[in-house]
Amino acid sequence: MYPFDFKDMPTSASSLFSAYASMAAFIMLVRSMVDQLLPPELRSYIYSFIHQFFYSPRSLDMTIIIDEKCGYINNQVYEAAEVYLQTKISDSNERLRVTKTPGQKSLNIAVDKDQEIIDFFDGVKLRWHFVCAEDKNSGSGGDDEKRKFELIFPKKHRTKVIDSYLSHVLARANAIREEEKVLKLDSQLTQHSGSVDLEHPSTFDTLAMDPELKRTIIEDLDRFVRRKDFYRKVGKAWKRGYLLYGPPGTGKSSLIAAMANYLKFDVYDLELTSVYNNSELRRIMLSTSNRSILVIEDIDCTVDIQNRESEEDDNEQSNTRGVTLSGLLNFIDGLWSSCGDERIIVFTTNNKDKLDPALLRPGRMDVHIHMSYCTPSGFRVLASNYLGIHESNPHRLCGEIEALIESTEVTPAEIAEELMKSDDVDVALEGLVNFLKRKKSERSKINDEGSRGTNNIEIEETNEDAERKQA
Ligand SMILES: Nc1ncnc2c1ncn2[C@@H]1O[C@H](COP(=O)(O)OP(=O)(O)OP(=O)(O)O)[C@@H](O)[C@H]1O
Ligand SMILES: [Mg+2]
Repeated sequence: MYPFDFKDMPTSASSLFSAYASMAAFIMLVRSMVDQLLPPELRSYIYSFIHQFFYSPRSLDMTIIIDEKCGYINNQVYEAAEVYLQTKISDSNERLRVTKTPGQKSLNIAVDKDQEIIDFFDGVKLRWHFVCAEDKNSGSGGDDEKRKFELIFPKKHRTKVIDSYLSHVLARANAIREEEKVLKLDSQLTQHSGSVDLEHPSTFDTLAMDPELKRTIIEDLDRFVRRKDFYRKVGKAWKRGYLLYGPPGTGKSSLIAAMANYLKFDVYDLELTSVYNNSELRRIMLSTSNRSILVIEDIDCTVDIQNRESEEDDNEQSNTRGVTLSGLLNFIDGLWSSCGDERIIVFTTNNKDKLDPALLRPGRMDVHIHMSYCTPSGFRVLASNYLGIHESNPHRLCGEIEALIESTEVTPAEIAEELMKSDDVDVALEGLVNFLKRKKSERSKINDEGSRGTNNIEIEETNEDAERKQA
C-alpha cells in the first residue's frame, strides 16, 4: 500500500531530504497521470484521499459539543461553562465582549466567537472554542444565533474529562455564582432579555413587620430549604407557594426581596400580561433555574380570572389573548410542580377577595401572608433604619407617633417617605406627626361620608357589565 517502504528509510538529514524529494516526485507523477487519464469527479476524489493520507495526521483529539439549549430548555453545562470560562480569559484572547446592564454591579466579560480559551485540569490541556452560527431552524420568534462551546482535548483523557472535569466546571460555576451573591431579575423572562442583576437591599432586618410573623416566615423558609429528603419521601415536588396580600405600600415586594436575599435565590419577575400565551409560559418556565423565586405580582389584575368557564370554550382565542386562569392553574399543578427543585412561587395581590378560590386551594399556595398597615413595632424598625433611633433610646415624639399609628391606617411606605424628608430627626418626626394627624382626620371624614367607597365599586361593576354586553 505504501509508496515506499518505511523500514528502509534513511536517517541522516541529507538522505531524509532525498527521500522527501523522491516522494514529492512520486506524488507529482501520480498527479500528472491522474490529470491526464481521469474524469474531474474522480480526480478530486483521489486528491482528497491523497491529501488526507499524507497531510492530515489522524486526530488524537476528541471534541465535545456543548449547545446552549436542549430544545427550549437551557443547557446547564453551557451556562456553567459561560460562568466558569469568564475566569479563564487570558491575554491571548484578542477579542472580548463586554456588557453591563443598568442594574449590574460589575462588567460581564466573555470571549467573542471563534476565540479559544485554554484550561488545564489534572495535567490535561483543554481547549474551549466559543462557536456562534446562524440558526437555520429558528422560526420568526426564535433566536437567530445558535451558540455552543466546543471542548477539545486528547482522546485518551475522555473518561477523566467527562467524569471529573465537567463536574468540576459545574461545581466551580455554582461557587462563583454563590460568591457573587447577586440576584438575577429577569424582568419579563422573554427569550431576548438577558437577566439583570437585581440588588434590592431589603432584608428581614429592614422590614417593618410584626416580629412574630417575621420569625414564622424565616422558620418556614429554613424548613423548606432543609427538607429536600422529606419532600422526596412524601412524593411531593420540592416547591413552596406564597401568597402575599395587602394594600399597596405595605411591603409585599420588599418581603420578596428579603426572602431572596435571605436564601440567596434568584428572582424571576414574571410579567404575565406580556406573556403571549400558555405555551410561551411553558417555555419561559423551562428557562428558569433551581434555587429561584418566581414572582407573579398583582395576580388579580394580570389574569382573566373571572371568565374561567367561558375560556374553556374558546381555547383557540386564548392563544392570542394572553395567559388564562386555567392555563395558570395547569401550569402550577403540572409544569411548575414537575420542573426543577428548590423553587418558590410568590403571588401578590391587593385584593385577596377577588382571587378565584381555585388559586387559594392548599397545595397551590401553601402560605398566605397578610401584609397590613404599619404597627408600632413596624414603626420602630423604620425609625431605626431611617433615622438611627434605637428602642433603648426613643425620641420624645415616639410615644405620640405610635399612638397615632395604632389609631389610623398608614402604610410603611408612607411612613418611610415622611422619614426621608429630613436628615434632622426632630424635623422628620414632627413632619410625621403632622402627616399622621392629617391622615387620621381625612380617614374620619371618609368614614362620615360612608357611601363614597361603595359608589366607586358600583361604577366599576357597571363598567364591567357594559363591556360584557358589548362583547
Ligand atoms: N414593611 C415594610 N418595611 C420596610 N419598608 C417598607 C415596608 N413596606 C413598604 N416599605 C417601603 O415602601 C416602598 C414600597 O413598598 P413595596 O414596594 O414593598 O410595597 P408593596 O406592598 O409591594 O406595594 P404594591 O402593592 O404597590 O406593589 C419600599 O421600597 C420600602 O421602602
Ligand atoms: Mg409590590
